[in-house]
Amino acid sequence: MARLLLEAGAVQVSHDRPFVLAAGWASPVYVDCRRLLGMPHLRAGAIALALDYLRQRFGAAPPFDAVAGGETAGIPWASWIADRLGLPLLYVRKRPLGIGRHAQVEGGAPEGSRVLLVDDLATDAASKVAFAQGLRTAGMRLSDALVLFHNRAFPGWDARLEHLGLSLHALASWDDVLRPEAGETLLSPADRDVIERFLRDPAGWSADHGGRRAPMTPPR
Ligand SMILES: O=P(O)(O)OC[C@H]1O[C@H](OP(=O)(O)OP(=O)(O)O)[C@H](O)[C@@H]1O
Ligand SMILES: O=C(O)c1cc(=O)[nH]c(=O)[nH]1
Repeated sequence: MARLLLEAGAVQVSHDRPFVLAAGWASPVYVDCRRLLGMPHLRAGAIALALDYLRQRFGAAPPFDAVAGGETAGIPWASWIADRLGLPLLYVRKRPLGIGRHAQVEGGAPEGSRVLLVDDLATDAASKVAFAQGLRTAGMRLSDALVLFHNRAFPGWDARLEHLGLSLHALASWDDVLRPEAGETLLSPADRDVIERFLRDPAGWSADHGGRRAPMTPPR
């Protein structure tokens, strides 16, 4: 998976202005999994890896009745995975729509369905809290989530997932991206150096560059 992300140019390093992430962390690197959407051969590789992972982890018939995509970037991946597994598809908004049915969850699956939540990425899992609450409020059973990439750099994600009772499965993380086999020539030495220096103290890097210093507490 790391190689696919590198080939897609999804690992984007800024040498001047930091990226600000959804939870308010500042980071010199942004993993834009959305790049894969426009590259059919790479995205097919990512879908195949997701299906292989699910089969290896859960067996030939993964124990889910439906697949739910997290708004926005999780929805295409959930769609392809649901299609390949022959399962119903749902999608879950970050918050209820506020008009019409005020729905947060859309699509079809009976109440009590065991749902696999799919998103492109996780950082500190704050979005997963919103998605999990939405799905559970809609009567779905949720214990597992799958992402293409987990940016485990910042503190707080593990406590948040434990609080939520959610197992997060990731196809890649920083160790995989930095491993030479992922594609030594696909990451310039300068970019690699920026990422390695950032990973020594991500929260400190964030605080020094105008971002959050510590995770949100209590976990939510
Ligand atoms: O909060 P976490 O669980 O750690 O995950 C990080 C979230 O950030 C991105 O979404 P973002 O809201 O930036 O954009 P999107 O609407 O394109 O999905 C990504 O798709 C994850 O949903
Ligand atoms: O946490 C985020 O907002 C985030 C981080 C990242 O590397 N990529 C992304 O799409 N979102």
